[in-house]
Amino acid sequence: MKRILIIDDDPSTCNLLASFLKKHHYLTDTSLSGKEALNLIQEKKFDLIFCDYILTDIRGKEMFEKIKRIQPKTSVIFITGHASVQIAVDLMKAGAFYYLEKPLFPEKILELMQYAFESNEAPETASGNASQADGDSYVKGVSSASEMLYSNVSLIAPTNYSVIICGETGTGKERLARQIHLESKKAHGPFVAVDCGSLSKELAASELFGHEKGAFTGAIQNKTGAFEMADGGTLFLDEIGNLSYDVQAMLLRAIQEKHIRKVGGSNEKPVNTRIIVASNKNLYDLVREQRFREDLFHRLNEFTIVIPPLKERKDDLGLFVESFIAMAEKDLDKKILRPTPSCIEMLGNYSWPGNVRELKNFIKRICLLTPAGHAISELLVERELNQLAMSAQVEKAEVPESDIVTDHDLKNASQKAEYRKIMEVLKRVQYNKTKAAALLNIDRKTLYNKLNLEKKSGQS
Ligand SMILES: Nc1ncnc2c1ncn2[C@@H]1O[C@H](COP(=O)(O)OP(=O)(O)OP(=O)(O)O)[C@@H](O)[C@H]1O
Repeated sequence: MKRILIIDDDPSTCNLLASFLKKHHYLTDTSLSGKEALNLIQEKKFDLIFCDYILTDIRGKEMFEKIKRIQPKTSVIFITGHASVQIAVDLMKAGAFYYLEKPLFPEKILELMQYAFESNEAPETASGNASQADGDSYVKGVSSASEMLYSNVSLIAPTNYSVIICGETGTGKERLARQIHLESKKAHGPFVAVDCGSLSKELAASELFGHEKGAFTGAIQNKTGAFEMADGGTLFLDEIGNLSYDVQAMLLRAIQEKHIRKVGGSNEKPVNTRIIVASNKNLYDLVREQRFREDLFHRLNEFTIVIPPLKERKDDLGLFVESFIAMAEKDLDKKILRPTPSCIEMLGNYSWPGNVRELKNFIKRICLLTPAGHAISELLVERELNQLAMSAQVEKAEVPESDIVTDHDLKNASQKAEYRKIMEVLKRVQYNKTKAAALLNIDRKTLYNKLNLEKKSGQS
């Protein structure tokens, strides 16, 4: 089991983070001071360290240098308040794995941790079989679609070309962007990923280009934007189609002129940042619908890579399964015997609408349910696949448009609106009902009741 150290002089941050990580099967130690933490680091080996940048006794930069002297291979993720972003960027350049601004988001923490572990394990193979998975557990695949895709990646990675990556959700667009970065000449520089889908219209420009103190209400400190953070490395813009036309124009200018100007600032700053963007919609369709600037599209489209959905890469399933089992074995600290060929065949018969992400979560769940030293059982795989298929069916049972328009019974209308919201969230979290209930701020039982209610009224 992986051991994590949390250093923060705020006991509530320590406690919250520790209990969250424990729930995800990590061993945790906490420390309220830099000095105490350094003693712990002398005593125990940690797989990852979360460290508040502003500790009362030791400043972040000094703390980082000390940690690295004792445990050079351990990844350090700094936790910062808004004010220290610039310093945190310098820390990243010095080798810190990442920085997180408070408030902390659970999904982001888990995702970062996973990347940190993956990069630490880079010299090992995911499965112990070098021919099966690539060194850092990036699965290249053996299907003809994957071979073609990867030959393009090998061509494009060493260049400075901008790349558009298209593919359905969960096909691995961000993972591929990171791989391109790792194989590029900028691999020593930072890889900064921005989810444009979650940026508000008002703050998108400031997130990308930074802002000067006082530039707008709420701009109480200078802020470094993602473009600048990625200087010398790669900026990955996920769901680029969500940027407003105005911000698209600013982006085009920054890419063309290789200079950025902060919101509210007058100085230009040179940046040397490679751009990779992703979209799960066809960007050219968005251009035709006048939702995406044609000039920006052509500027970005120095090369386009389309990742096929998993159902079109069934020959890769075995490799993905092997890689994800190996990953789960490490996370859960147990050995699991490999699934039979008929298990793999069963997996191949499912359509995986959530693509590689759905498969990965599925294998993690199966591994958790399989006792140490046992083989993955066909019955278990069958049962869990049935559950996935059932969830997919529930999703398909959408509320007919006619119902929405003509239903003037307020109770019915609100029931249907709730149902649509629940389905939308369920889809977003890969039909994990616990997660969906948490996001919707209701308990699991209420979620089931609401689903059943709508099912019953659909039957009556
Ligand atoms: N080739 C691969 N090798 C190993 N893991 C992969 C690969 N492709 C995807 N994954 C894993 O699948 C999950 C989803 O990948 P990723 O987030 O890159 O997908 P995405 O296409 O960017 O999704 P979205 O469109 O929802 O943003 C991640 O956990 C990632 O590590």
